[in-house]
Amino acid sequence: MDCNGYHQENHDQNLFPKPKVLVLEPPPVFKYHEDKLSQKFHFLKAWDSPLPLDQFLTTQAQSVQAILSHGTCPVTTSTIRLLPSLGLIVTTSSGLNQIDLQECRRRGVSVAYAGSLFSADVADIAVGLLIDALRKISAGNRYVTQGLWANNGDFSLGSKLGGRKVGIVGLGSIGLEVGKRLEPFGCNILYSSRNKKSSVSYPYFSNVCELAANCQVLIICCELNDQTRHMINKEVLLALGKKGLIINVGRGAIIDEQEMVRCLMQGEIAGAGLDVFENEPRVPSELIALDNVVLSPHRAVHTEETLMVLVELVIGNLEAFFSNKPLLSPVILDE
Ligand SMILES: O=CC(=O)O
Repeated sequence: MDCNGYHQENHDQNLFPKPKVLVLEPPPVFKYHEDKLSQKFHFLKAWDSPLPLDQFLTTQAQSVQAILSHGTCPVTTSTIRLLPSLGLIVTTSSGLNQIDLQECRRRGVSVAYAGSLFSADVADIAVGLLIDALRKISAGNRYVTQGLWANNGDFSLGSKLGGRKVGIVGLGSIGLEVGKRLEPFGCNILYSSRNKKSSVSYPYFSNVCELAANCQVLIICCELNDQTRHMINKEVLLALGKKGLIINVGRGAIIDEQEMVRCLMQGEIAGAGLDVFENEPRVPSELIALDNVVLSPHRAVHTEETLMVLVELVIGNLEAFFSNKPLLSPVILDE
């Protein structure tokens, strides 16, 4: 047994109890793979306790060395401070905005994440939302299923994907996958990013408003942080213009949602395809009522196949931590 109390050939639970891992909310990997995870770890489920979270952490979680997190419930400074033995947070997300990384750095808590595991799946959904919004697939579905076609209703024309100028906001692994998919459709790709990338020849804009003014579609692929919160504001939306579409597979709060709703309702932009929202799972009722908006319940990241890889990554990271080995997908916490 090593100093983290983990025995790798731990078949006898009485002799070698399974390491405890705190879970603040049920992660999607639980829904499909809880049995597999529970064979190796003992999960302390905060949501199962009748106690308020702080009390639960103070009374039940003092010896907890690891948290399994999943992009929604924040891992705050106060949570981290209530866990004196904490050494690792494994998140099943690629985004890290829900974890107080500064406190992790200060406390020496390691973080492991999903990295670029979901990038291809997210890019597929971004392209799907774009094609749906342009060609009105969901709107057409409603038109047929509501009997309007049979009643000789009028269904307006969609717009062509080929030749469209698409601005990718954030050319990380998701943005690059989106570009790779849209090029063969004949789209002209432009982008904005923290830095110009030498690996692509797409026109670069350091200013997102200038990018918006030069394209017909904006696809938000960047991470949420203090610099990108509400980066897509009224000025950017107006620059995108009345024929412009916005697709968001990043985080809801990168767009000023209220402003976007206003622009959509007043025809200041043409439509939207959204997988993420500012206050999930709440979606503004105005968005639900609009026919030029395609909505998806923050599922761009997960397919059956990637969840199977994800569960192995989670197990691998936890096992590495409990046996003092290097993490499989560590987050580099800058100084
Ligand atoms: O949105 C989901 C993630 O960050 O993985």
